Amino acid sequence: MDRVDGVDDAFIELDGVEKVFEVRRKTGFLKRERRQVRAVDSISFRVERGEMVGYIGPNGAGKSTTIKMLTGILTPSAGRLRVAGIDPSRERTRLAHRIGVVFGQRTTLWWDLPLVDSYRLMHRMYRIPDARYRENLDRLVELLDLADLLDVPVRQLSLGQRMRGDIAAALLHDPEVLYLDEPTIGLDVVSKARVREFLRELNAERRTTVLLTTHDLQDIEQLCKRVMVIDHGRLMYDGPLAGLHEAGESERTLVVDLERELPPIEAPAPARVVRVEGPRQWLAFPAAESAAPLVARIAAEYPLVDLSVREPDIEAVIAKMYAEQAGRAVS
Ligand SMILES: Nc1ncnc2c1ncn2[C@@H]1O[C@H](COP(=O)(O)OP(=O)(O)OP(=O)(O)O)[C@@H](O)[C@H]1O
Repeated sequence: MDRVDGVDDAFIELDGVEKVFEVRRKTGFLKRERRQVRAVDSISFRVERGEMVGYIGPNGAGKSTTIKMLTGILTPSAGRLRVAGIDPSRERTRLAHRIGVVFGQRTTLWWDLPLVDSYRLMHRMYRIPDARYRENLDRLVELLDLADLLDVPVRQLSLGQRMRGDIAAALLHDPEVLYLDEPTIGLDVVSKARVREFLRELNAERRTTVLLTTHDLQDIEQLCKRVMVIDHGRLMYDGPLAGLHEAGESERTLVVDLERELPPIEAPAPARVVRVEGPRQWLAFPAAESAAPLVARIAAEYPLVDLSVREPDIEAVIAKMYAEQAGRAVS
């Protein structure tokens, strides 16, 4: 049953969604082999209105294919998919008025025209009422700091400026959901911070639902409470960012400064010394366990000067998850 808009808060719903591509490969002179690529393999999830969710995975995992199905560009081979109660591939045009899409690697702006002309064209294309268009444009120009760029042809904009221009273009028609595919790719630190800050404000003020695909895990750490990890077309993890550490069975590090150089500290397993540099030693221990007993023991048995605990970095956790998944796939 389709949900009535506004009654249920599930904004994006996927139920056993699959996408299989038929590919033909040349295997010899006049010989072709047909092969099926299962780009998305029975994926189910729900995203509530106003959520900001990270959708991550290695190259070729199926992220873009999912986004293309959510916009209606591709039709699922099986399963059920709804965005705002609409079946995207059946009613792509109707849905287009309710979604915004930004592809970091491509622009939707007209290359040779001044930025503002692209916006004027979108005003017409989306039939945005004049007052709403002006109000939205003013707000986006202010928030994304575009005032000095409006008359500049898009081809002359820097990557960061162009990205801000693209984000404004995707939001002029007030979409309820925004799909972002690598929005910070190639941007410098300042531009990244600006884009992230804007997305945070947009989500807080307008309750815009955001699905964010990125290889930059700092985007996820700074913006998303929830993250979904996809690999080989399958959903491997769906939950809070913090939970990824447990799923990846990651480790924290205890950095210990001793009074002098000593042999590696004898720590109770599974804690162990992973590095020694002069009087400083690094011990790895499971992230899910408290550091207190280990700290107490070292303090009692060794001449301790200082210590600190380092959280696992998310890159390491995810790299480990992918590696484990790949290991299972071959075994
Ligand atoms: N039109 C297509 N025809 C055939 N195979 C395709 C097509 N589009 C994607 N694929 C295949 O489907 C799989 C998933 O691709 P997809 O582009 O969704 O991955 P991705 O997670 O977005 O990767 P990336 O991070 O590299 O963009 C890959 O094996 C890819 O080669």
